[in-house]
Amino acid sequence: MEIDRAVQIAKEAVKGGIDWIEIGTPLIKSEGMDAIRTLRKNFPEHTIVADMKIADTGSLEVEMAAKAGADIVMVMATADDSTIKDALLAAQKYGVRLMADLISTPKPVQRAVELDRIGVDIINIHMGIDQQMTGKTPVDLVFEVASKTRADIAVAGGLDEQTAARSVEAGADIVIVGGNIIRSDNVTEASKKIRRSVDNPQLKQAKTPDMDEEIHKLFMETSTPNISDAMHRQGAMKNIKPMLNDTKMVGPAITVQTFEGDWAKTVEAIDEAKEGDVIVIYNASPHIAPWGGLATLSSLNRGIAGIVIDGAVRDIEEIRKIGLPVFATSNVPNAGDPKGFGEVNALINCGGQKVKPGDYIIGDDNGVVVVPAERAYEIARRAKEVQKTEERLFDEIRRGRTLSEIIKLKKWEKQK
Ligand SMILES: O=C(CO)[C@H](O)[C@H](O)COP(=O)(O)O
Repeated sequence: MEIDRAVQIAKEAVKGGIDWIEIGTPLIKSEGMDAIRTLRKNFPEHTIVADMKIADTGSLEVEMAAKAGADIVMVMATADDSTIKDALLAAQKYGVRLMADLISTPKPVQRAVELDRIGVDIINIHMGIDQQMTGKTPVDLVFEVASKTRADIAVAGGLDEQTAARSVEAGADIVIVGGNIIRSDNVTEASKKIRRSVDNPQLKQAKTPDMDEEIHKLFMETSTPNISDAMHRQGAMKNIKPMLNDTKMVGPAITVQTFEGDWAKTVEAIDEAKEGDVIVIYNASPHIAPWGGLATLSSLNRGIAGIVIDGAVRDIEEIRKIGLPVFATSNVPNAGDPKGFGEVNALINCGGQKVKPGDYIIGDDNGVVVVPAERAYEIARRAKEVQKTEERLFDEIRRGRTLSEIIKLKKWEKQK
């Protein structure tokens, strides 16, 4: 994030009713104390939080942030007590408040009680962005920490309308929201929504989502490019194309290994699949189809989410009429015969990707990606973050700037 974009986003968030502006660690690392100076200058009346993530030299770094214009300076709760105490002395000297960040603290409640005794002003119960991607949330800790400490309690880490409200209900005094405001395509509206839920927390009844439902929902909402970006460009199947337009498919894999001219195992897999599964087939022949219209209708009736074939399909008009998502390398007229070679639910290679039963398969008009089952939740969350970042970029491009200008492409090219 560049400073000019940060100022613009903060202006839009202020319009939506936010009280405090937190300057994140990446911006401080990129721009130094000038990030704090610039935000201070642009927002003289607002409380400015500098997320310095201080780990050592507490006094010096608090002084730097305070002199640049911060009202609240963040120190790591895992820093040594000597660092915390010295940071606190500097905070008192320069008239700022010290916030201790519990991110990655092994025993957060115990440490919060210690920090409270030392005298920090605010304790921040925080799950970092990478931790959030593995399903961790700060909300469950709020009540216990709030009831055992006298310091003000802040909460941060992937908060949205629901979890912000739950945090307030559990005893939080300060709610820190990053991505769900700053990466929105309408920052003012997103801020208003958070503001409303924080002011009326009883109206937002949060239910704990089921993990599989959540994964499915996130993959349905995001695109295969979002998912591929979240996986550092891994996971995309090669040469496999959608046979329908405007198609979207998400589900866990049931795999089929079969051979050229043999469609027995592919059709048997329909009966073995569970509702919502995606049948993923390795056949490899682009000339003889192990799949066609009858198998597609049979799959639709069984509630199967879609079909992926490293190989050919036939009956393309019927498949289009049936409307079930089918992805393949080619379409041809001829089928083989049911011979019975191969296996259902073996580890297969499809479109150059290893697929095991249960891996998540996502297909849309761009193609198909596979996400290993054990990383499905993390990748779904990361894909959502990629999508949010893009929503904001789309909004800025619509306002008239070029992509290269917005992301300062030249500045961030690798230096020799
Ligand atoms: O300090 C941070 C990351 O280390 C973030 O600022 C904080 O987690 C809030 O952002 P988000 O709501 O996106 O988690």
